[in-house]
Amino acid sequence: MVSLSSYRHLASGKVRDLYEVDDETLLLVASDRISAFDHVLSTPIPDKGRVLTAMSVFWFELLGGADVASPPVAHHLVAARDERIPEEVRGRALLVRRLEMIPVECVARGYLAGSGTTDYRRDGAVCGVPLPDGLTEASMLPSPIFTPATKAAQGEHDENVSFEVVAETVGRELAGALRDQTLAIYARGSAYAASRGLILADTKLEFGLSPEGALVLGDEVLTPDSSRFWPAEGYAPGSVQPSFDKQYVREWLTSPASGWDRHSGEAPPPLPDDVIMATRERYIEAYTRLTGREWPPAV
Ligand SMILES: N#Cc1c(N)ncnc1-c1cnn(Cc2cccc(F)c2)c1
Repeated sequence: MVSLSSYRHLASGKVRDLYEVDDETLLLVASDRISAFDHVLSTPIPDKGRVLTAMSVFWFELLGGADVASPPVAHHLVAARDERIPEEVRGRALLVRRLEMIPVECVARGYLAGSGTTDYRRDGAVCGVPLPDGLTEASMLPSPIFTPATKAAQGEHDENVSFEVVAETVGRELAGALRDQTLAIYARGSAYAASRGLILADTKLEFGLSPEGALVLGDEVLTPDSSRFWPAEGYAPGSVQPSFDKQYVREWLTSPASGWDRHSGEAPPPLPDDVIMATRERYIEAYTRLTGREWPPAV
């Protein structure tokens, strides 16, 4: 039986780890760690890694299939069940094709939120894309926009950049392909999410090039960690919308009960069990609502 220590550790993000299986194959492992207010919390959320991995698999399978309006999306998923996946991470690890990753965070936004709102209030635009006057927090945009960013060091915020900067970085043709693919995936994801009563406000995708030079979707896809999902019921522009998955965590951390000041720079305190378990339920609810599948999935 293979163990994780059989594989060379390549990288770690806030909540995920990457290992080398062989020259062509990597293992993408999702932990139960959760981040909030730019901190990785000390208390894990049981099953978060498994739920978000199952969600990525759902989207890879859906996008990898043909849709009436759009061609199949080439992606890096090799297998979610395979004897090369160690028992200790089974269900929260994916075998993926090794790609030459493109150093651009490919973000699509259908609504104004987060750094989009900040940039809009300063510039009347996001990533150089001019927007109409009179928009507010959570406003729906006239049409989805491509708002790329350059990846920041861990702990720093990604920097929003214009399409021109991406074109200078990777070449105009590839920049155009990144934009088109990002917006096409957002369109399919947001239409599907809407049919399940969820608003996909925005999402961050990462792409790489295959050895043959094809553009391939990598990383995780359309998960609550890479996207903002809002419940469609109760949507009202004009204020920060409740995050589908992290609202309980954010509300407790910013309540007097936590005794924590998010502007203090100090690490947040451990979450109480009721917040941990309510958050676990929200991840499961996001999965069952989006996919229409039971949790846990049949083995
Ligand atoms: N996906 C993917 C991928 C691929 N298919 N081929 C080559 N490299 C990557 C790759 C490199 N960095 N990351 C992000 C990342 C960082 C830290 C931890 C993680 F789990 C993930 C992804």
